[in-house]
Amino acid sequence: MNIDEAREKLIVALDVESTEQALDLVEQLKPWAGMFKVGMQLFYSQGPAVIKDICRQGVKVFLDLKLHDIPNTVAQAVRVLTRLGVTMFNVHAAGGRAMMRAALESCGEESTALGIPRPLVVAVTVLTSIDQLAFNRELGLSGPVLDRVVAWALLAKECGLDGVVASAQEAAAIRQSCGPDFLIITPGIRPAGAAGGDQKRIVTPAGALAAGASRLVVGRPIIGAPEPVKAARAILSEMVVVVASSM
Ligand SMILES: O=C(O)c1cc(=O)[nH]c(=O)n1[C@@H]1O[C@H](COP(=O)(O)O)[C@@H](O)[C@H]1O
Repeated sequence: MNIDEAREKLIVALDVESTEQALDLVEQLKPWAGMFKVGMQLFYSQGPAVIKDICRQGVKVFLDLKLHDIPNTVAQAVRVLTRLGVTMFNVHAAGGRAMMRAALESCGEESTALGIPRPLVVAVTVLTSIDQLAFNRELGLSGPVLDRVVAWALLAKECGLDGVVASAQEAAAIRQSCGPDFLIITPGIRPAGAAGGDQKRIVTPAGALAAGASRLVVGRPIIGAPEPVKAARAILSEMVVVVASSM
């Protein structure tokens, strides 16, 4: 794998409040990232216009709103979001089979009507900020986190979704259960020694790739660094070395 292939796998989370900040990061980082993630903070503050502004920079957008509601509500929201021209968006696996199917069907119909490619649809599984203890004691869910993540990944696959969002700690098991073409998007990425913050199920960039992650989502280790470009390039270097040595 060369640097371009590693770059394609890096998704930078634009967790900022203003369009100006987001566009500044896109401008700096577009040679070093394959996609940019717009999450709740930026979307709720700037609205759909920010997606168009970012797409105008010629980059791909992952819209991360973690849709989770009754099937009809999600389907109608997806219909509107599909018009924004994003490359990928997420729904929550906990919404269940009917909700995931409705989301996929709705974005398929809308993109066909518009004559645009269908956005990739991925399901969020267990948030990377939840550790085993919280999973069992706070959420009251039994068994290992890993089992729930793999079960939701299989459900998402059965519904026809393109992949899941999970910690890279579960990537190898998901890859084994869901096959080579299923997208595994992994946040909770931290270079060795970086502050974990609220993330609990953490993996290094190298570890995530070695486990079979398709794409790595990185926010604060890049956008919070004194020199975001330098931080992104350091992560890419780590990705290239590991994959090259495992080939
Ligand atoms: O769906 C997501 O992108 C997501 C799912 C998850 O389980 N954990 C998670 O951290 N994320 C997002 O990934 C990004 C991680 O950011 P950092 O922790 O700053 O690298 C944030 O924008 C989160 O909203």
